[in-house]
Amino acid sequence: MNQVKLILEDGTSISGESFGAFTSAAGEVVFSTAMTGYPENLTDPSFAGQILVLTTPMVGNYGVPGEELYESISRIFESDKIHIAGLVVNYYSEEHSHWNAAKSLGDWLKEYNIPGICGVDTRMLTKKLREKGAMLGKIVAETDVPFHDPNLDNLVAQVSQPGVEHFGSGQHKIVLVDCGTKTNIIRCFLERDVELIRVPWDYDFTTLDYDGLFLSNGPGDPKMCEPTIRHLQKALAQDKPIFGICLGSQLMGLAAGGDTFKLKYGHRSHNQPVKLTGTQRCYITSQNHGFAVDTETLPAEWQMLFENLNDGTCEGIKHTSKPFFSTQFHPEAAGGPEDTEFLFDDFLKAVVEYKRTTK
Ligand SMILES: NC(=O)CC[C@H](N)C(=O)O
Repeated sequence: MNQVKLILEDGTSISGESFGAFTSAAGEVVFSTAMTGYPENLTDPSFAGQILVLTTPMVGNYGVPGEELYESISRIFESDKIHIAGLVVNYYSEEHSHWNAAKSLGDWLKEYNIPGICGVDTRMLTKKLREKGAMLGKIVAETDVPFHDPNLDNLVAQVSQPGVEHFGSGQHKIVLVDCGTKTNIIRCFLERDVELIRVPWDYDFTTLDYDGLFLSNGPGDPKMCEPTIRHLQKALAQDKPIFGICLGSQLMGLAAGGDTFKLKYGHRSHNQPVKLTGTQRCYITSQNHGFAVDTETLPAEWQMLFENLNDGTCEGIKHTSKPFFSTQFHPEAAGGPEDTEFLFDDFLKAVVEYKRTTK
């Protein structure tokens, strides 16, 4: 195996072995403590621009599944390509065994020219990232590359699908504003009597005829999505149900007049505990975010819907009288626990109620 280095902006330099593409790449170094789910995580557009460190000690041993289509989207992956900038693991297993494995993780990374580095003490590295916060970094093969902060780019514009696309033929017309949507969100809607109209991130959806509005997850700083926030403000002046996930939740917070901030190192795992406001009920959730809504800045008619039990940060918001709500975590899971998938049903109940009272 070829030698490569992981270099952080604080001067840390860690040597390891190359797997995947033997090339250099820069990005924001973030860590995930999820123990499985690399096919889902690597194809989640929310990870665009990020070098992902996995703390689970062995990665690659169940390989990568082959592609299958469901409607016109992937049945297995969260988008049609790998979005991470690079991958950092401890032990990489080229050898793999799983009933639906079609290739090794290394071969899959090579297809998309994404570098991996293994032989890294990813738990030591994670402790460093937790102390100092997420840092810029680079995987360096033969040629050096400059550090690059992906949060200064409009990543949403890069990953949002162009054009309007319709999925399904159910009774309820839902507009999905695609800021880099995970395909499992589309799958979750299609299981629920929905006709989904996917529009690009900057599309003026307020001109469309729909029953409910959905705002997707997506990469980078939510403040980059100025046109989406502007269109959303028009939708907030109406009464049609609105549901947002992750970046979508942050956009709702901003459109409502609140603020967002960057967390020190973010939440990326499959076991984040959140408490539903007004109850003692805790849900274990799948998360992948670096920013959060600052609850203190929300106007009076908005409140925190879920609270992260690890650090008390906002995990979703809701309007006190209109059917608008959001989650900072991922009820669609993929990977991770499916315990909060019922929130799609709650949203559709609000859509049915809206239609009953207005049509
Ligand atoms: N998964 C997401 O939608 C992430 C949202 C945003 N890019 C963040 O890091 O906070």
